[in-house]
Amino acid sequence: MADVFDVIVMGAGPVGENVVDRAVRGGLSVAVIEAELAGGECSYWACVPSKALLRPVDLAGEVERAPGLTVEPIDVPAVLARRDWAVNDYSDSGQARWLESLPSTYIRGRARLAGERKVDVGGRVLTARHAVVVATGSLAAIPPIPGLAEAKPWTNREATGVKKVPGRLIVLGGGVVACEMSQALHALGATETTMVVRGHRLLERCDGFAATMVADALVARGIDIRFGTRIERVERTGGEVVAHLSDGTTLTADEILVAAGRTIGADIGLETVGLPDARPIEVDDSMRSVAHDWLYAVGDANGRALLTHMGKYQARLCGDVIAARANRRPDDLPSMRDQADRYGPPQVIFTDPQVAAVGLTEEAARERGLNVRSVEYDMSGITGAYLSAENYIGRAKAVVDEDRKVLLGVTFAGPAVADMLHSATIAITAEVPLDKLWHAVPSFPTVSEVWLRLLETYGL
Ligand SMILES: Cc1cc2nc3c(=O)[nH]c(=O)nc-3n(C[C@H](O)[C@H](O)[C@H](O)COP(=O)(O)OP(=O)(O)OC[C@H]3O[C@@H](n4cnc5c(N)ncnc54)[C@H](O)[C@@H]3O)c2cc1C
Ligand SMILES: NC(=O)c1ccc[n+]([C@@H]2O[C@H](COP(=O)([O-])OP(=O)(O)OC[C@H]3O[C@@H](n4cnc5c(N)ncnc54)[C@H](O)[C@@H]3O)[C@@H](O)[C@H]2O)c1
Repeated sequence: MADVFDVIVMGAGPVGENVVDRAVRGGLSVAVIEAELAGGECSYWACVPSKALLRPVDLAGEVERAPGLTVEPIDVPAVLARRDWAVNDYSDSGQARWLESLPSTYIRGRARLAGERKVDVGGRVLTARHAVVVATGSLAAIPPIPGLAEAKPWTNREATGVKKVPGRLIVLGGGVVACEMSQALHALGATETTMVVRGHRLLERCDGFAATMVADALVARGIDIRFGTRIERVERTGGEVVAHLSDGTTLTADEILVAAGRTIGADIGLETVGLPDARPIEVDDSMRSVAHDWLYAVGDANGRALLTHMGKYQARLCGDVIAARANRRPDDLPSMRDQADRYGPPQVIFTDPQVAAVGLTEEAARERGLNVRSVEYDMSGITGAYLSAENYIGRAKAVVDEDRKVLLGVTFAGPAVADMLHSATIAITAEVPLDKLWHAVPSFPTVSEVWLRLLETYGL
């Protein structure tokens, strides 16, 4: 019975790893199967390397805004070397050791569902007593644009793993990857960077003011953004890639980066359990699939929120709930249901300016039929802000539920606002009434005095 486990986890990304950890703590035997590297896309080709590339760019912006300091040109090889350090030179030996030490059974190979409670790994069929958890993440989506696939476009993998920064870069998309990687690669040497954006704004899920601030900043740095434009055809001739645009113009570059969202659930055997291929697996708030009581999906695989921290949160509750159900313990504790998704996930976009947002945008709150009032504040007037940088540009917005007098959403856009976000996440998740929030006094002179200014603007 060596190939029978209480739980089988498909995919050892950050999310799968956390399921394993919690299920083992719950006393279950767990096998985890990984096709590439334990640690997943996040550790090697997404969050970690992108932030390693962005950090010096961000810091250079901070230094530029501090009179008395001079920015030296960025030492690109040193930045790439630090990125390689951050991704552990693309070795998962440490992660694999940790998984085995939990203990769990770590199996290298590509997993496919093979019917009820069965998972095939290269012909070896494993059986789960209690649950199969799909944590297979996502892949870059390549839109079906004539010639694009043949032109060998870059995805997040080549962009975050860059060895030689191309001088000329076309970026397809205006989402988070497009903004972050355009900023990083442009600063590291892609001096001719052009973003081709089909819509009329960047960062469609963010509040509009923050998206405008990011667009203005990217343009001010010299990035060309073509809004309302589509790439209709692509060809690669010799070393060059040529993109033919819907406005009749062409762009010629060394590389084209596709940042057009993610493909989820392709080729993992979903059809063997009656589910559609290449689609997120629909789950309930315990991460159990709505189709089968033994099948769970977490992280990008369920399509709820394509963010590492949200996936890991889902993973913790999923591992706990599976252990509770297997051991016939109560499985409905508050910590065993996803509540954060309902509030709206926190997210930081690591451009300069950074965008840090949590909860609902005003638009999303109105779509839910809530009685909403928004207040905005120009952060450049805050002592902590203007002391931190010359010509500080920053703005905050709070969305208030007028019936309950609690916050529904907060967005900060400005330099180094990332770590301010958790205060907003707590206020929203704990549903702190505004007149109670009034007594959370921010220190002087910090940028967090924006909390006081927002409440004053609201009328407190
Ligand atoms: C460029 C970029 C930057 C990002 N930056 C951030 C950020 O700063 N913050 C943030 O919160 N999110 C960020 N994200 C999103 C984040 O990377 C994902 O939400 C996160 O990786 C999801 O984790 P996961 O474990 O669900 O999937 P993944 O990290 O994709 O891991 C899934 C794992 O499953 C394995 N796998 C897939 N199929 C199989 C199979 N059939 N059998 C076995 N194993 C399989 C894969 O090899 C992989 O190791 C970024 C994304 C990109 C593209
Ligand atoms: N800092 C972070 O938290 C961070 C960083 C990077 C990525 N991520 C997450 O990873 C996920 C993937 O990021 P992403 O930027 O690829 O996706 P996205 O959904 O943020 O943006 C996709 C962009 O591509 C465009 N697009 C989609 N299909 C297209 C087509 N056929 N033709 C032209 N344009 C098209 C969209 O209009 C949009 O501008 C996101 O959910 C994001 O939140 C998070």
